[in-house]
Amino acid sequence: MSSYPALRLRRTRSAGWSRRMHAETVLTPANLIWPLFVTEGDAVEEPIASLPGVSRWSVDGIVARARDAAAAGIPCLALFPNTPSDLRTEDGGEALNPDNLMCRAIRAIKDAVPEIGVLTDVALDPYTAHGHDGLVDGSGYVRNDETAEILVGQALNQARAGADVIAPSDMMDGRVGLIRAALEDEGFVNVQIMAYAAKYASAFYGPFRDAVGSRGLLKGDKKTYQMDPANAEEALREVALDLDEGADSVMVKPGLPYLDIVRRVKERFEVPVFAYQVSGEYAMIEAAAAAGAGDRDALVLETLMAFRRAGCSGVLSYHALHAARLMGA
Ligand SMILES: NCc1[nH]cc(CCC(=O)O)c1CC(=O)O
Ligand SMILES: [Mg+2]
Repeated sequence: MSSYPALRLRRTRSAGWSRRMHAETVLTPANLIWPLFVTEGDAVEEPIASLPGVSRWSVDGIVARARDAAAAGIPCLALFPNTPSDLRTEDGGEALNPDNLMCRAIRAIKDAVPEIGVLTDVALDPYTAHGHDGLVDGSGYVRNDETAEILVGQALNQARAGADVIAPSDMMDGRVGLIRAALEDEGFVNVQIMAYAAKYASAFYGPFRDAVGSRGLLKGDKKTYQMDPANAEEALREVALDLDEGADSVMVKPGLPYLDIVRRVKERFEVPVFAYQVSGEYAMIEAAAAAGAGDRDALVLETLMAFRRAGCSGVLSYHALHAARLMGA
């Protein structure tokens, strides 16, 4: 009885009710985090050409999107600012301004839609004139310890504005521990840290850099701080350190090409793992759909399910609202 023809794995697949009953993985709107881009002004929507279907919104529009997300069952938003160019400086000082675009968006969301979580990006690239995530020295090298100090200030600035989850995406060594200590000192004991622990120097970030306006500014590349796509053991060390320093959850980024990393992190550490299906991945799906190479909705849901199967608690995805609505339908 243990082999064909009595044994047929197609048997349990033969009807929809049975496929549902045997599904090993579930995907719900609760598994989605929706990244949103904030811009200055009132009633402003700026479409992003390299990210078709995604726009920057002024704060009022961001609040409207927060309502959409909450209604669709999405638990959390991730915010990124497009800082006006006259406020971008060598040291990214605008990141510390309590009234910067980011802080105003956080306050407006927490005021109008308090039931949704707000995750905020800690890194200086939307604020620097050179597009790097930290301070650069004369040779163009991004200085670790001096940057980490500013990132602590940026994280506190976001926490004071009401951020629920601080997400450092800068890849400086040691910053998670410094941020945790500073949050504890100021009494933000329930503000979480989701560390971009294994973030690779990837070619899939192009449309994001358009969205935050750093692409044209960026001098060189980010290979001295983001990881080499060749490395997996190093990702495990990065994760171990961030957990040791107090991260509540860890992120792997980009997403689909790095699901092997997700799986290894999940099996090794048994902690909440998230992944970022980044802008270039979104653009790839949109391009495939536009070219008639695949069905958009099916591509979206299949890829999101793949993250769950690999071990992700959740996925940051620009398709989040669309996907959540598909699931609800
Ligand atoms: N701190 C930068 C940051 N935070 C999130 C992304 C990429 C996200 C995406 O591509 O969707 C990047 C780009 C980069 O490292 O240059
Ligand atoms: Mg690290």
